[in-house]
Amino acid sequence: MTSTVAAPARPVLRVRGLSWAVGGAQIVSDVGFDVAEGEFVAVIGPNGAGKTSLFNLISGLTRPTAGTIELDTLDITRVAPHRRARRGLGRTFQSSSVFPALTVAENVRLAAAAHRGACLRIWRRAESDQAAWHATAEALERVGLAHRAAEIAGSLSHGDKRKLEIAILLATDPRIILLDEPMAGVGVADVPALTEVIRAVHREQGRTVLMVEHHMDVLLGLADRVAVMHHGSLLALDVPDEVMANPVVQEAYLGEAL
Ligand SMILES: Nc1ncnc2c1ncn2[C@@H]1O[C@H](COP(=O)(O)OP(=O)(O)OP(=O)(O)O)[C@@H](O)[C@H]1O
Repeated sequence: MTSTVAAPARPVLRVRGLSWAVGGAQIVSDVGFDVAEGEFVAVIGPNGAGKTSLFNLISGLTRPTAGTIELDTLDITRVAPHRRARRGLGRTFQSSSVFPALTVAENVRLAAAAHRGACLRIWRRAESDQAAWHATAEALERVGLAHRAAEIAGSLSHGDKRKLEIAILLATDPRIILLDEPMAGVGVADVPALTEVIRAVHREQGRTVLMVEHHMDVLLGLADRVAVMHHGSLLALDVPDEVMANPVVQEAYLGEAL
């Protein structure tokens, strides 16, 4: 792995020797990096490079076959996904996780109430949970969907569904956000607005962001550093200009536009 920038002195996220093999195939190999509080790291790489698998390992959906993950110096390698979320690690998925039959506000309010500990009779609890109402209103305002709160989520455009997914995440007040291809399926016209939402979540709210994204123009305007995955390994982690100029990275992308 090549890098010209020093690793953060006090990382909020520390990954060491992270590996994942399934059915004899090595999907993620010996990945290690640190992320500083408030940093924005974009994760790129050709199709099948292991980007989503890396996010699955960090969020706890899959257990690594080797390596460790630390959150605020606490080893969370074997901690369940919902406990990681309680500790401030939130994520979105490549495919939509919105309940289409519920309203926009109901989708966010359920996430907010669930995060605050409602598990039995979650719906009734959500109705009465003032904190959840407040978090919902704030999250919808933040992503620019407040005016559509009463609409059925299934009727939203792809771009607005992506904003809703971010609002659902914000309602749980995560400090570290993993965004898995937030622009996937979003029309060209919706990309600038969604980019601004992500920028504000990072810059104005000071949240740490890791984002898998194929749109280079989007991520280059957002990222402090860019991590390049290739065949399950971390090929490079550096400031955008260095990554773009890196011959090893260009070689990995041979045949694909960087
Ligand atoms: N559960 C699994 N079982 C077997 N192989 C898997 C599993 N999950 C992922 N893979 C394989 O691991 C490799 C990496 O997949 P992953 O989805 O992490 O890549 P990616 O970089 O996110 O790709 P893309 O950019 O296309 O989303 C692929 O070859 C994929 O087929």
